Amino acid sequence: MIFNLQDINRMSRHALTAVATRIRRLASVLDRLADSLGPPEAAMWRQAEARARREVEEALRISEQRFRGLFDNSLSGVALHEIMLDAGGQPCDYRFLMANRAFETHTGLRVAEIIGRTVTEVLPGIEQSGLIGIYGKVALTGEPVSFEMFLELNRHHYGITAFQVGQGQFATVFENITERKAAEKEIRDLAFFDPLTGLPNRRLLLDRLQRALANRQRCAQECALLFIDLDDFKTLNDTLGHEQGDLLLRQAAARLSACLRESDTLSRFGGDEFVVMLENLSGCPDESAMQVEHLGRKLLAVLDQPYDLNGCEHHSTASIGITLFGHQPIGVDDLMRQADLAMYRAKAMGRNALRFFDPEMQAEISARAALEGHLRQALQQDQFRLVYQAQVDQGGRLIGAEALLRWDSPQLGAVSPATFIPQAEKMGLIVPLGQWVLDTACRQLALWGEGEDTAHLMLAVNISMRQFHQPDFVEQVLMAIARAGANPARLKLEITESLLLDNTENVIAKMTMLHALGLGFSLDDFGTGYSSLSYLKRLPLDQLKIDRSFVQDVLTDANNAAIARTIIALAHSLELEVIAEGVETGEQRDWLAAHGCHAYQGYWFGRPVPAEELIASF
Ligand SMILES: Nc1nc2c(ncn2[C@@H]2O[C@@H]3COP(=O)(O)O[C@H]4[C@@H](O)[C@H](n5cnc6c(=O)[nH]c(N)nc65)O[C@@H]4COP(=O)(O)O[C@H]3[C@H]2O)c(=O)[nH]1
Repeated sequence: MIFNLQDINRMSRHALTAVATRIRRLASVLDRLADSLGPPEAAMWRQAEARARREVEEALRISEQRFRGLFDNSLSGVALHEIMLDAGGQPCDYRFLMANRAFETHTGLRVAEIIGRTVTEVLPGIEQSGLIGIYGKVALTGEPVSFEMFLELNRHHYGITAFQVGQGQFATVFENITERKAAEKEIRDLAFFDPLTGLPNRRLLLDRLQRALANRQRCAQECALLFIDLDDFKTLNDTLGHEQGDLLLRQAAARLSACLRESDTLSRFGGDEFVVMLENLSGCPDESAMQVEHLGRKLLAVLDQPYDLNGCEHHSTASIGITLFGHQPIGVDDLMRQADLAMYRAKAMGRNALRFFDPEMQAEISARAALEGHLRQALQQDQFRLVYQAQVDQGGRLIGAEALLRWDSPQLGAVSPATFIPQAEKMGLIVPLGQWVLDTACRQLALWGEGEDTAHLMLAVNISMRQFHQPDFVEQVLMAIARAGANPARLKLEITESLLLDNTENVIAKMTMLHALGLGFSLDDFGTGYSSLSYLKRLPLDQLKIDRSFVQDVLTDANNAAIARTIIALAHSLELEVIAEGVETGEQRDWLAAHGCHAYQGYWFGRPVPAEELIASF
């Protein structure tokens, strides 16, 4: 039996050992056979036998070296075990025969100290982990297994593969995956938990709600959803700053958690909104309602306690909307709408209140859902148009216009932008809709640019927060201008103060970029929010717009008159233009003019009308 080295290389170490034994046995037979042969044949036999033996031994040495190298240098921890049997012949423990260096690194067990000892001796208490049971299955079936296990002993996670290597032996490959597990947990936490409060986020809540709804049929108990909104949180954030706002949110979250059971889900739904999902209430709806009301009042009471914000005492209250759900089929979105609407009703009741959803509110929800449905089709079906409201100077001359969106819905009739814009914003539809507005306004501007009498007109376009925060907002504006061939210096973007609350640096960067290209910015509804004056100075603004609410009773309300005067003075000192909106009477205009405001917009000068009508009327 002669093997060449290639054949031998292909053989497994195990097979080679078997071959070597057979060759040794064959050699002794040949020895005896050779004695019976003539001397030349005997010499030939012996030479061939010696050559075969050398080749096999060499191959064995190479193989041994190769496997040793693999074993010693493997980055995975490898251990070889002898399977120990109990009195009944069942595998019960595993004696360490060999272990490599990496095994020591991964497990922290010193190889020199474990060889000859069994797994249960080396790791006392390991039985509880289930590891011995899994090894037992491999020992009995010979089927390899891979699994992950957290060992309480050293609080590490391991990836383990166990497989049989021969009669009565098996090997395990260990990998310490603690870091990978920690990274996975971090990713999961980021996806499902709110980093500020550590509470489940909107996504996790909706997921749990979905599951709770799916299990409804099997469960006799009622469930409830509580929508909690902190009253006047925006004011705190704007006046005391985000840091204090964050502190309040964390304290509010801790107070809410302390009132709930582990089986309840408390989530931070967004900004200052928390949602609680209660499962397993009573089986009787009335009793459930009482239970939830009791809890809701407790939540209101704990949130009403003073907050310590870095040494400053602060008072805050909340409004809670509650909806119960039992066995009637209902979707996640509808439930959320019910709780949300009930919360708004609680706010309308004067805050620090709770309100249950009742079927009468359903009509409003249905109307909102219908609005959403129609709104989705409106853009494709070309149901929007722009109207233009005149902006005039002190002499009543037309200096520009504000583009205002109109929706003529075939089903709902004319819908006010004050109704559909917030809805479009919620649905994300504001992004394509805002783009349509920009494109249409830029085309109008390009047309005006061609006329001698209209080339000087500025066009103001409202930009919603969500639209502005699109990563490619600057490109979208520039594309709209380029597509239409409009003059960027005649386009003014109207933004509101709320835009400045989030991601301020990014907002300033975008504004600066557009401003450098010639576009103007007007701060709309000025005075209704809480703009920080330090931000105002940093923004590349051109104009402040005095909100209609101040202009309306500037002649009758001393406070509003004082605010209007202050805004005008502020604009002058910041060297900004100032325009008053909502001017409805000549007296209002005269008062504003007397106090230094020289640009106006309002029904007194003209209602929003189609572009041709606007130009014709001036
Ligand atoms: N009572 C009274 N009202 C006057 C007078 N003069 C003008 N108005 C109304 O005041 C609103 C001024 O627009 P806004 O403050 O930007 O407030 C706008 C703006 O925030 C939003 N909006 C309108 N068009 C767009 C748009 O294209 N994009 C975005 N993002 N928002 C828009 O909807 C809001 C409401 O728009 P409209 O209903 O068109 O209401 C307009 C206008 O018709 C007046 O003398 N008296």
